[in-house]
Amino acid sequence: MSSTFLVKGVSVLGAEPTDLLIRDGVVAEVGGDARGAQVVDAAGLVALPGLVDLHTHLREPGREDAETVESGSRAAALGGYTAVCAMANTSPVADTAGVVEQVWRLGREAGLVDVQPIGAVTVGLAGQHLAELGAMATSAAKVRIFSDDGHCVSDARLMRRALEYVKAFDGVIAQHAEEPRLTEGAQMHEGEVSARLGLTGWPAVAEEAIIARDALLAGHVGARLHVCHVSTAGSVDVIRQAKAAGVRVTAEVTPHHLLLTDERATSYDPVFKVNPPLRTKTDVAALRSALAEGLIDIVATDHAPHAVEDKECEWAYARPGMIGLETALSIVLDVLGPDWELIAERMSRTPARIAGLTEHGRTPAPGEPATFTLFDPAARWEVDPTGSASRSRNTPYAGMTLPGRIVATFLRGEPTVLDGKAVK
Ligand SMILES: NC(=O)N[C@@H](CC(=O)O)C(=O)O
Ligand SMILES: [Zn+2]
Ligand SMILES: [Zn+2]
Repeated sequence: MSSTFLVKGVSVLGAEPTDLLIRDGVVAEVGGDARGAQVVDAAGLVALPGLVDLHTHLREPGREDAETVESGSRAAALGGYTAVCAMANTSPVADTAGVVEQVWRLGREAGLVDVQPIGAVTVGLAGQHLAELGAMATSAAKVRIFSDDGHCVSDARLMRRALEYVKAFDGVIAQHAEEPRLTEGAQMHEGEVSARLGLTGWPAVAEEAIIARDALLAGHVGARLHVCHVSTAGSVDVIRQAKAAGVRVTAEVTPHHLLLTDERATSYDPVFKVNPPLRTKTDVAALRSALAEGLIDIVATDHAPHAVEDKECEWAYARPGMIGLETALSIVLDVLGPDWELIAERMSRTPARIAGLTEHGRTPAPGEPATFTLFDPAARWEVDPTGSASRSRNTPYAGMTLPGRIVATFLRGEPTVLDGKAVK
């Protein structure tokens, strides 16, 4: 049934060019029988383990006009991803076994990436009562990551109980760190630019205070904490201290926080409105070096599709968020340079480990699952929002020329992308 592929002349993570024979879902022994194989010319291409996104908004159920599990999966595969973790802020919220199983099943039906649902921490993301974490963990979706993303679990007692609960099955709480009392009415980063524009600011300390509190709680409980979309230099300092103290904390940064600053708000173009907001040059520099060093463990997209009417309006009324699955690897290449080991670590192996996705994050070699992506580092492309596989158009990179392009993606031996195009 399954097809055979011969990937010719590929450089696995920058090593000397070699051939990869793909059969029965795995990479076959070198020199194996390649008769009847479909040849993929991979001269000049780099093979990376399939990327894993720990933070994706797929919008189904509820906002299928903005994205579906299928359209988001297609955007992910085109971006080199083989697995995505779907955030719980859908409608209805993914706070029961029923909803997480629905999302998981839709992911299987689309068959383009592995869709691993994230469960909500609190019922309806309302921050009042713990959701049925155990039922979601033991469901067919086997949820291990829980998050109220979009909202902060701001009640310290609830956060403590959530950490205690997931510790029993080595789960993790992924926190959207935002002290709500410090961000009431916030429109952008609080600083020089917000003062100039007269927009209400979202101060860095609103993020840093929650990360510090949660690190102390996680250390006290002995449970795992993951910090979503870290955006400030001060957060990096807090995470450094927590890690030095032995707290089980991991952290992510988005491509947009690695590249863009709050100066973009001067355009008043709501495509640059996002949570947490774009910060300053100093923050961007601190995030880049923390990522290189490993203090920030991974890159996650926070792909946040929004319908036109929610984005193309006045800044104050626009929803926060940007799409990012198809551009993430190009932005990271631009920011980190062509260090393939580092990119594999931050975009595939470590996110796979945090999410417990053992079939992912493995370098293509004989005996390993054929779950990888082929990337052309020499290509350049112009971002065209209308060319996106996402149902939404809110990319902050429209018109920019980016380095590097995904040529093919394989999931367990089957191509999801070939010649830069989704196969279904
Ligand atoms: N990042 C955003 O600005 N928006 C996200 C929610 C979130 O990640 O906090 C969304 O769901 O649209
Ligand atoms: Zn968030
Ligand atoms: Zn998010």
